[in-house]
Amino acid sequence: MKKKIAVIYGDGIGREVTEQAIKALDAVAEVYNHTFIYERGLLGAEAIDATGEPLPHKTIDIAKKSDAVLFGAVGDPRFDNNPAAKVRPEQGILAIRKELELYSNIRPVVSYKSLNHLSPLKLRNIEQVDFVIYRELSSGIYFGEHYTNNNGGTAHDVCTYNVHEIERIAHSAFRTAQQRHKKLHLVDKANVMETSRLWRKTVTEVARQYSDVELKFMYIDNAAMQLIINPGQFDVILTENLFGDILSDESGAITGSLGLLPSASLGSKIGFFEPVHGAFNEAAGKDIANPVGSILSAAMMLEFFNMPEEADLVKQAVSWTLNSGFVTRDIDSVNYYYTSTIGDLISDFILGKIPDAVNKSNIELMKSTII
Ligand SMILES: NC(=O)c1ccc[n+]([C@@H]2O[C@H](COP(=O)([O-])OP(=O)(O)OC[C@H]3O[C@@H](n4cnc5c(N)ncnc54)[C@H](O)[C@@H]3O)[C@@H](O)[C@H]2O)c1
Ligand SMILES: CC(C)[C@H](C(=O)O)[C@@H](O)C(=O)O
Ligand SMILES: [Mg+2]
Repeated sequence: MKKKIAVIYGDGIGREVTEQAIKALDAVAEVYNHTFIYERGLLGAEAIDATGEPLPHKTIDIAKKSDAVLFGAVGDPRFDNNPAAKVRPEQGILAIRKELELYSNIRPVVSYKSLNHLSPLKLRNIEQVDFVIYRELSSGIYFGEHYTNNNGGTAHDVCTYNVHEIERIAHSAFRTAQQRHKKLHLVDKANVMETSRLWRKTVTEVARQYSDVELKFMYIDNAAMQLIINPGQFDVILTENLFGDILSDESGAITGSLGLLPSASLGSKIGFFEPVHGAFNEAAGKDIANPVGSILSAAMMLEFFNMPEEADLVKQAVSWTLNSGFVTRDIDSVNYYYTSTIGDLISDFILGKIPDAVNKSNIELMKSTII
């Protein structure tokens, strides 16, 4: 099969983690005789530097002509430390989500048994964590009016949702729940916010079409706590844009590192695949960032291409690598490996060169590459 993939590295560690995902995709292409054609586009601070804009038209064109987009990260301390900047890297990612109508941001969270002892959370709480967050991605407070008045003394960020925006992601989340453990938590702040009450009303209506799925409501503040004390209770979490952003980073702590989490953003046509994490600028260029979130995002892209066997192979390669102790510094601060080494091991596994090729002696050899 032939697929066109727009590749947007963005900023910080975006390039180095995405390069590992491309290694995995290239290995898959070789094994299954697919052709993946990549075309690069600019977004974020790299695009501002090159063109003055966070999302140049050319990038939108490249994305729209592709079957999917593989994205790294945006963000740069030059802008983070300058709240007065009017043009910002993050505007690029928000604009492309809107442009491609990516309303459904799917963020799976799965714990790895072999890494549980390295998680900052107590072991008993993280065994068998396997849930997925459905985060609404193209509306809510992110896309409401943002302005200041009163001579800069008052700031406004307006949160708006309509029934259509809630219904379309609710249907996606319910369909997924039907294929999983048939439990769906709607996370909101309906005790305070009008938009949350609209979410409850609309999702309750949608739920009538999915009578086999158990619908529960949970307030966001409680959900933030429940994720830490009992994450195993969740199957599908459905929530609005801002709450989903926050809960998904929190979920990174459950699995052991934010660097492990992938995401797919879907809408009407083009799929957009990016790790949950950001630009982690302090690590940029050091070959120490965790590439697994990006590689698993590539696996989600393969699922989107209707290549389930290929996606499974990538996931198996990731599991083998993590279970064998090949991890980056965020997971194990004592025995850790370079970003590129993890990418090589994963693509070797896909190519069938592993585990035979990795005998004890060259594991030791690779350990000597520790920084
Ligand atoms: N989707 C995105 O592109 C995205 C997401 C979040 C933040 N950002 C941007 O990134 C910049 C930095 O933001 P931040 O520090 O709040 O968030 P971040 O996700 O970049 O990093 C937060 C922390 O998570 C850990 N981490 C993140 N990714 C990792 C990886 N691959 N491997 C190992 N550890 C990893 C690091 O400890 C890091 O300090 C900001 O400019 C922000 O706006 C972009
Ligand atoms: C960079 C930022 C705009 C973005 C968001 O808030 O959606 C990020 O945190 C994410 O989770 O993808
Ligand atoms: Mg985020």
